[in-house]
Amino acid sequence: MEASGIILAGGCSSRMGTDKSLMVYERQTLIERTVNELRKVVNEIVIASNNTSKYSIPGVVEVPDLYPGMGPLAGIHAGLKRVKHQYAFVIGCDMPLFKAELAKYLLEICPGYDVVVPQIDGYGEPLCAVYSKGCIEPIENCLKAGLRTVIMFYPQVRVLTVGRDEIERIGNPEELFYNLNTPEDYWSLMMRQNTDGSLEDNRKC
Ligand SMILES: Nc1nc2c(ncn2[C@@H]2O[C@H](COP(=O)(O)OP(=O)(O)OP(=O)(O)O)[C@@H](O)[C@H]2O)c(=O)[nH]1
Repeated sequence: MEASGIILAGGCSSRMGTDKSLMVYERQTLIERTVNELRKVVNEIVIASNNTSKYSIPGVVEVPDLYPGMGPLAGIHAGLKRVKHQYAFVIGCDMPLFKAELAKYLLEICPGYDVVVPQIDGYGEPLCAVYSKGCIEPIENCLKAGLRTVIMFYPQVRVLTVGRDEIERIGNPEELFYNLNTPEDYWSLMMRQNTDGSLEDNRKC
């Protein structure tokens, strides 16, 4: 199935104190890394940010939020309005350990649903999930009403949740959904322990 990818990159990074999308992990900025991973599974990539030419990555479209200041939900909305395919895999730009296989799997099982969202031990991952164009109107209603919690519109659409067992076939959920918010999170990423117990210093180029 042909599908699109939407990268959310319109946040303030206030807890990090520096633009998360431009932080480096394994010699790439997080935005480049996310684009390169997504390219493996989608035909089109849209970055939803507060700008239209911040990254200038070849072949990647940038769109501004149509409801500025309304958080990631506004990014999902702007992205869905812009993409050409019925389904889009949405991912935050601050999830450095996300794998294309996860997007591929969620896109494979999405027909018949409007949202396919991982739910690990009761916690949803709405910023690493598939959304259909059928979500645009319900999201717009929330944004117009000043509601910015991403999952607020879920009761109005067809939602499939994907649990830990299924996600673990792809990778460790604690890694796949690891997201950066603070300098401490970034430090943990840099000094991440390999499976053999050794420490990998990911700052080195
Ligand atoms: N397009 C868009 N993306 C957003 C917006 N707010 C957050 N995001 C993205 O959503 C993801 C999760 O963002 P958060 O960590 O919750 O917020 P943040 O603003 O980046 O960081 P803080 O200022 O520390 O809360 C990141 O990829 C952000 O870039 C927004 O208003 N518009």
